[in-house]
Amino acid sequence: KEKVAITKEQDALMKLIVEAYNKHQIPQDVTKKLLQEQYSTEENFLLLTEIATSQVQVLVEFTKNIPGFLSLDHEDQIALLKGSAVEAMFLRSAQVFSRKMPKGHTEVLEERIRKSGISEEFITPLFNFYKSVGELHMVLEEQALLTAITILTPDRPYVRDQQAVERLQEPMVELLKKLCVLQHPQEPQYFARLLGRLTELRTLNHYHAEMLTSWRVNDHKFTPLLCEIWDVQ
Ligand SMILES: Cc1cccc(C)c1Nc1c(-c2c(F)cccc2F)nc2cccc(C)n12
Repeated sequence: KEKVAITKEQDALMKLIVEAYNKHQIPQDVTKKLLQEQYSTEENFLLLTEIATSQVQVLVEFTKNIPGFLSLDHEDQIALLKGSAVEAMFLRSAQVFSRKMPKGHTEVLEERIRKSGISEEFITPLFNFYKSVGELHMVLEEQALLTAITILTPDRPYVRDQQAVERLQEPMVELLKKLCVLQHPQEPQYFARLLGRLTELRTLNHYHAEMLTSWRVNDHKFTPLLCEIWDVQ
């Protein structure tokens, strides 16, 4: 059985990714509002819009700190961000939801999401995904790497130099594979389960697009950043 060991370069890469992932969190004042404001559907939607907007800001900052990302073709940088925003935000909100939140906040956030005018057909897959991510009990390194791998998906629409993206993603997949073996020695299929989450994530893009359209139809307002990242309005 070959000994699995993280090389010095891989350790350096992992530290950069985790540092970037930790550096950018949703500001406290936004999450604090979760508990204060009252529960009207409009209030809930406004709060979720604020959280979504700050999640996009966090995503952009994290992405800029992924080693090599800023040396990609600029058009491709935009294509990767727009193509992965929904998946990266589902991943991060799933982790915040199932991990970081103090007890009781999770229930409050769940309640607000359920009462924010989102159709049931989206709520079910959303919470199923949150649950399936929660059950993995990912460590921070795995969360950060999985998010970086999602962002560096070469076959997003309009990406021109896919090989350049593959060259960045490849070492991260290798590193995540080693990490999984080291962190979950008793679960050889753990790495495969993590990648399975990425497949489930792709299906959520569809639901999210539907949700955006239905919100627009009901004349919900978005922030300029949300309009820009998802080409709405
Ligand atoms: C912050 C949040 C948390 C859980 C569920 C939802 C619906 C939200 N909010 C939104 C999301 C979104 C996200 F931010 C993370 C995960 C999945 C998402 F649907 N996307 C958008 C796009 C326009 C407006 C909002 C309010 N919105």
